[in-house]
Amino acid sequence: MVEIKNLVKRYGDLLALDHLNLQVREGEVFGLLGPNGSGKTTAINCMLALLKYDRGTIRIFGEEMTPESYHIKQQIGIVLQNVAVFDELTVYENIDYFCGLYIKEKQRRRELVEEAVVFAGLEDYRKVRPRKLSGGLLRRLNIACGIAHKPRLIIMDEPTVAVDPQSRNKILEGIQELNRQGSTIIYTSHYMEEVEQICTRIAILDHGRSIAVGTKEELKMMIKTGETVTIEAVALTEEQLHAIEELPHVFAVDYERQLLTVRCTRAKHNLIRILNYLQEQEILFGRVFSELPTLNDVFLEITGKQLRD
Ligand SMILES: Nc1ncnc2c1ncn2[C@@H]1O[C@H](COP(=O)(O)OP(=O)(O)OP(=O)(O)O)[C@@H](O)[C@H]1O
Repeated sequence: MVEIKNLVKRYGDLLALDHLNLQVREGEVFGLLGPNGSGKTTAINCMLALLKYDRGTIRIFGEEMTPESYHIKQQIGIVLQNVAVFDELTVYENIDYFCGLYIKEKQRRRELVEEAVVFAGLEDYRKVRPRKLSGGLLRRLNIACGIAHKPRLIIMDEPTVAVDPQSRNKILEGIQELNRQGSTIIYTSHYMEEVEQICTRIAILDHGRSIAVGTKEELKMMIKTGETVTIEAVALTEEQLHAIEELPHVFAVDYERQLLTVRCTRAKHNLIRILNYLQEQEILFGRVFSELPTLNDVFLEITGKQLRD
């Protein structure tokens, strides 16, 4: 449905997109996950032909996307980072205005606007002007304006930034509902939990390149870490740390401020083996955690950095 090949975008000397390749299929909730500055917004703006790029091709619905591709744009719903609504219009009038850009027939438009009001949970605010809304409600209005016409493709750029947890959940559930109703969705975020929760496939971006693509399960299988064991343990010696490193399936050990972190490959009994060793050595330990890999682990193993520095 969307095909991006070798996309290059420079801002002066800065290479914001470095031969980016992406393919989004019909029916997906496709996540673009990357830290701030990795190029997510630039990629979205190029995709929408809002920004000129230096090299590469972008095809949407099988056709090349250009600033004049109005028939393609008609089928796309856009929710950008900055809220773009009219202060002089009420909540209802705003949604009606944006929906009216695509849907001319009045009865159909009335139904769609009403559905969008309910969808965004704005029933009690129909006649309120945007400046009287809280940040979360304003974001929900921004989304309602972008999706009311039920577009085939919806592109959302970090719609939950600076949003309260209640609105965030409402937004995430709403995106899944839009997908169930038939829209393909491209969703950018730097929150790995959100992307894991709603996206059916994910591309991880760093420095304007896609460094890994797949379902969350596929991405986690790409890395060595199968389990991270963290234990509060007192006064471990260098020899003991070395012995832990030598245990089967252990490939990295870190010990800082009495906190032992052991990275293991996928295997049974990793935790038990480490605890047995601590007991044998009569080492005092407190709380124990065992975690499966996260998308942050994927990012960390591929780039050597945390997703959120
Ligand atoms: N108009 C611009 N002029 C110059 N540099 C820019 C411009 N817009 C973005 N950049 C730079 O391009 C790089 C990619 O930015 P972009 O906004 O696309 O990243 P992002 O992943 O969307 O980050 P964020 O989550 O902070 O929006 C960053 O280094 C950014 O500073």
